[in-house]
Amino acid sequence: MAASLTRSLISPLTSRTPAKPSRSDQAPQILLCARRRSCVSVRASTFGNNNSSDGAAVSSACNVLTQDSLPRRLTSAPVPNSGSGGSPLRVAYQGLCGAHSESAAQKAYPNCEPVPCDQFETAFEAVEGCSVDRAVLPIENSLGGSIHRNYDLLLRHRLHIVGEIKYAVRHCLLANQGVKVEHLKRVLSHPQALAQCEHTLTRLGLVREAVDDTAGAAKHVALKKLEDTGAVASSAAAEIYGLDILAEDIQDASLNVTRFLMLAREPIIAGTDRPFKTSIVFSLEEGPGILHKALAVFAERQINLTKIESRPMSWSSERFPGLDASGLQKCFHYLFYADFEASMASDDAKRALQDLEVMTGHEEKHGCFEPRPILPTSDFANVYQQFLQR
Ligand SMILES: O=C(O)C(=O)Cc1ccccc1
Repeated sequence: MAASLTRSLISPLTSRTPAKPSRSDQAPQILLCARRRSCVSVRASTFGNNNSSDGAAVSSACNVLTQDSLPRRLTSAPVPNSGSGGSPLRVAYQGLCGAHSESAAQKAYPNCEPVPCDQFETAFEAVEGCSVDRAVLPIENSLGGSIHRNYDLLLRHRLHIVGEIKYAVRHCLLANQGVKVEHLKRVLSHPQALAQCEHTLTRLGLVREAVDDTAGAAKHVALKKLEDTGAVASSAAAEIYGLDILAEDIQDASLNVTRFLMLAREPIIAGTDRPFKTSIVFSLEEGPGILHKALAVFAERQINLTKIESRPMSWSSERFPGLDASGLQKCFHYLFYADFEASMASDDAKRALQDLEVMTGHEEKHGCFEPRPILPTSDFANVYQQFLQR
């Protein structure tokens, strides 16, 4: 019990926590220079397949200029599953000890040091600020669908996808010791968890209350000694916060999988020596069938799309002049995220993206960054190509 209480006392990083370099990054950061030109920024990464080394450099973006006064070039050699100096990788996740994201982080990086963060954005900032080495954040769930917040944050932050982990989420109904399910009137949990257990919670007639994360819900129920309120959380959270498990596997479907992205400061670029995956984000000019034409560039080359997601694009009337058919200011503009099964380094993918680029919106692109150096990579790479729209 003592060990678990210690874990539960780890205070989560918040957006107000001053960023201090993680053990692997004690030096001041090099500020990456942004150049204003129309360009495509290539962000590269590798999907982890439960291997703990994602091959991304751990500390290059935060190292001091080397004596030859040039930033140290990224090495392509696989990096062991640890920060520099052999200390465990510090991996940020959203939630408290006992959150599903913590378990996903540990699955992605066995033996890592999970670092709880109060918000998704805090985790992004922790990686950028070098107080952690990686972040593991949910991007979609097989029942609840896409987690739009993280799609939007991917565009606002300059991190790279260096892996993905699919984690089977098992939800439990927890309550304080001695409390029976018939005593419960309310239940607390993360919105995704509540959505994934809709049928069970409706059948029990429980009023739902959304909180930041499942473990936080369990901790609140325990600390307040609530007798009419339960929590939907993991069995690990029950142990950490001393709650009874009233019911296990209460999710609406037995297969309830959340796909998490593994994010790093430094990219990894795919090769062509084994199956790969690529993720891109793009906007499109107006026109009938333009989305069909855009996706056809992949179909024509037998490239399989595994995901497409659209997200509203920040817009201004100057940037998007014009009226719609009813004479009103056009105000619905979208970015499209697409994952496809091919390597960015393959000829088919290169040609598909060249054809796509002709159709993409060419609004003034601000704040583009230098395309990253092309590097060899480990297997199943996911190249995150970003048509920057600022
Ligand atoms: O709140 C948690 O435990 C999380 O990690 C977020 C979450 C919630 C439900 C499914 C997957 C991730």
